[in-house]
Amino acid sequence: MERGTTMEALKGAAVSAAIKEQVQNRLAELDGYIPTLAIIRVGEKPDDISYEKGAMKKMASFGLNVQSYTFPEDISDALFKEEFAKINADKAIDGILMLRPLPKHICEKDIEKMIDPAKDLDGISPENIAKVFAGDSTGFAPCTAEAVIEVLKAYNIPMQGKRVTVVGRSMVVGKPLSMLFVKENATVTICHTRTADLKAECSRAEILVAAAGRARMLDSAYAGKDAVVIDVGINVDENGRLCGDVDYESLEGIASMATPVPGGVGAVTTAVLAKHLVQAAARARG
Ligand SMILES: Nc1nc(=O)c2c([nH]1)NC[C@@H]1CN(c3ccc(C(=O)N[C@@H](CCC(=O)O)C(=O)O)cc3)C=[N+]21
Repeated sequence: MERGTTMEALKGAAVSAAIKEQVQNRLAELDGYIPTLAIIRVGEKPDDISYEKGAMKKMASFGLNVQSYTFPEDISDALFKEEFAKINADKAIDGILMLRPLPKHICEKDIEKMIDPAKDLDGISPENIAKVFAGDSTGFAPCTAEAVIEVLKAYNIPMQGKRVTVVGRSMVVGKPLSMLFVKENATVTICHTRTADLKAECSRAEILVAAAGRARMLDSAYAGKDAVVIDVGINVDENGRLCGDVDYESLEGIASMATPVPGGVGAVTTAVLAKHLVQAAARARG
């Protein structure tokens, strides 16, 4: 089989830089007002802390403010809701990122209903979800889902009429992302743990998105010739290293382009969060 070194890496940094420019132009219209992001974390999960750190770095680099709120793992459901309500109502807070999942004793569903849709930057409220599913772009989509679309747009990869396979049906990536693809006029297949022939469904995709949350579950056997492979997964492998849902190296000579992990979609997710923050602030002040 022909083995080239022709696969193009779709790097997130370039996409993030383009979003930064956009954000700064919008920021300039706010007459010096600097929006503030509230990051809400319950407990000390390493996963949450990594994302929080990444988000804080991104906000700093984009010139945006962050206010961190950290609560103990054993905070009661009632007290957390009380604290959440204060942040939600605070006029000095333009947008909210709540790290998830919350500890099991806190009812996340209730928070989804409580959060002000205008501050719900990661698209967890019913109002934003409905808008995303209705194709109404005034709703905030989950940042990771939107980041996938941003990567494809930044690299001028056409979506219209393309066969897209999304592996994963979560409410944070798979489902909303599938709707964003439909809005771009793609033909979407959603795969999950009960899909009968995952290899076949993936192999015929022109754009393959891995969003299942299982380290290196997809390799070249799942990728069609010249496919564009987008890896949303952020896992830690047995050696403690960050790795995606896709075995990137194995795609060489088969896929035409692929996002690496780290350095792919992850870098774009926090840029989208920043974009949403400035949008939220602009709307609240307009
Ligand atoms: N509402 C919510 N949305 C999330 O998206 C969310 C969450 N809660 N809770 C926690 C998980 C986990 N997660 C991570 C993201 C990046 C890194 C990470 O390590 N990022 C590296 C590199 C990333 C890359 O370049 O691909 C960095 O920022 O330097 C880890 C974990 C997000 N999550």
